[in-house]
Amino acid sequence: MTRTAKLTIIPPGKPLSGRAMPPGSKSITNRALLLAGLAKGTSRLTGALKSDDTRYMAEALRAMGVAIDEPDDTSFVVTGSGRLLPPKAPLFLGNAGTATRFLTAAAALVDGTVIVDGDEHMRKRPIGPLVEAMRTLGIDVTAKTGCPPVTVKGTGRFQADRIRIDGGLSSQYVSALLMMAAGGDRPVDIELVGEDIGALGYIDLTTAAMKAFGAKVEKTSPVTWRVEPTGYRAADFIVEPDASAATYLWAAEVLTGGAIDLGVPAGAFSQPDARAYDMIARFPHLPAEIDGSQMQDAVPTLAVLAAFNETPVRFVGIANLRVKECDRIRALSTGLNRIVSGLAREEGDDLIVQSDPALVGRHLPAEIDSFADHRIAMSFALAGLKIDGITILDPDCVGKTFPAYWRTLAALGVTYQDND
Ligand SMILES: O=C(O)C1=C[C@@H](OP(=O)(O)O)[C@@H](O)[C@H](O)C1
Ligand SMILES: C=C(OP(=O)(O)O)C(=O)O
Repeated sequence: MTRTAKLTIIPPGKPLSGRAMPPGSKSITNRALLLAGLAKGTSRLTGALKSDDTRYMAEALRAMGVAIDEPDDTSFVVTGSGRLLPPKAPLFLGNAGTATRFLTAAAALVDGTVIVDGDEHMRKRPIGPLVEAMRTLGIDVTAKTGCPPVTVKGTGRFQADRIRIDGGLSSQYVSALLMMAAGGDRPVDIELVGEDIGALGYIDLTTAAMKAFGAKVEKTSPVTWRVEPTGYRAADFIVEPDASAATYLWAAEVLTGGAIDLGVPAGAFSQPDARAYDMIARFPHLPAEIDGSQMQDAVPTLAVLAAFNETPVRFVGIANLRVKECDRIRALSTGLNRIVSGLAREEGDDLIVQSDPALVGRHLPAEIDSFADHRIAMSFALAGLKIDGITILDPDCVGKTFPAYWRTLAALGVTYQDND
């Protein structure tokens, strides 16, 4: 399929109203796929996301002997043997952070060699802390550059019972170790060290999914979890809608003064980004400072919204946005300044959005580089709802987590000029 090079958004000039469902959660789908793949028996996942990131996870599991059927657009039927087999070729996981980190750890449960690799972006995303932590259990794992590719020579056995992990760069390291630990041969204590980790809520998603697949995991201190070597049990599992995807719809609603029915109340989400709802609801009176540390994937949404706020907003606690799909702090400041020079600036790892409610209704032609990052493309599309001339480069990159994004906005009344 040829990719669309650019897409210009035509401001709808009216409130966006109607029904628009976010897809299934990427984070939960990829946890459930892995745990179902590690279990013995058949698990049915419904409400799941089908996108680049979950396709990479499913393909990798298939390559390790797991049977996965896809009876419809939102279901996976996963049959595992209780053991992953060594794949014949390196696992290619694109730029899917969850799939890459979770499978690196899970590869320790395979009897044989697994090479975990990704695209040129993933090859710049750090995985050193996870690799070091796995080594302390006696696992033979190497990542020459500190980023993928990673080679794991697993045995399914551990030589120690305690891991200390610094999750400052990515909470996914901690989630990966927790999910791995239940498949080992002894109880393991996993202790967080170092700076506060981003979005602790992702750890809660992990332990909840583990329990749904029969694992025994207990929080024994504010920074320690004990995981028993229970393995996993097949289960039927409902994936909730994606809270990060919901943030674009919540923001489109407040920006245009519309009424968008997501089919699920904000309070029903268990994912960290649902916290952004209360913040978005305060628009155009967003606070002077927003701590993005516990709702990181919502920061691009909030930053673009902040451009239309009545007063400037400083985003703090977002340092690890520099090691996401792209350097999101740089991508946001670059894109906002392309719309109007001076609209944003970086101070260390903080992002300051200058805010200008008078942007509404102006003709400000700007080509926004997505940097191959779905969230940069999706958040800058919001600017195009109020400013004439916003063009998103590489709009198909939304396929990472929300392939129907442009169609979903179109169903609410947004139109585009296809520049191809
Ligand atoms: O565990 C998860 O599902 C995720 C954790 C977060 O990443 P980090 O832990 O790398 O910050 C988040 O940005 C990512 O989209 C999904
Ligand atoms: C950071 C993200 O993804 P991942 O780390 O799973 O690639 C994201 O979806 O915003």
